[in-house]
Amino acid sequence: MSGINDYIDNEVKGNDVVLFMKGTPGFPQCGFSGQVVQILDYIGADYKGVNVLDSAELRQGIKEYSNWPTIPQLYVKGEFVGGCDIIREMFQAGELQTFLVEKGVSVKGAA
Ligand SMILES: N[C@@H](CCC(=O)N[C@@H](CS)C(=O)NCC(=O)O)C(=O)O
Ligand code: FES
Repeated sequence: MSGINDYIDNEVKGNDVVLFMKGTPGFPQCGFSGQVVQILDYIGADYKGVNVLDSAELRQGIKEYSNWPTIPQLYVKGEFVGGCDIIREMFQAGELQTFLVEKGVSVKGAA
């Protein structure tokens, strides 16, 4: 299992914003993942989507890595932020843009 952990660790630490999701940003395969994609696209955040449906090991591994039972999962600057509910609540409260800017992540325009 260390292989998958290393893979996840590299993605999380090597990209400012990473969304572990079902499907791809261009073609989400679940509404929960799709909602986070819509929010990140609306904000204009640069992010990398990692499709957990590519690998059963990854789908399980990310849950153990984060100690969080569901997909999607958003990481910013190596830190787990939350799933769909948390991201939606932060966005609706206007906190997501602020959070990203504070973290030094580039957001196009909306901030
Ligand atoms: N309330 C969750 C919704 C996400 C969710 O329930 N995901 C489920 C269905 S897509 C999941 O990942 N189940 C485990 C799995 O499919 O491996 C959130 O805030 O992110
Ligand atoms: S894949 Fe069925 S709810 Fe996400």
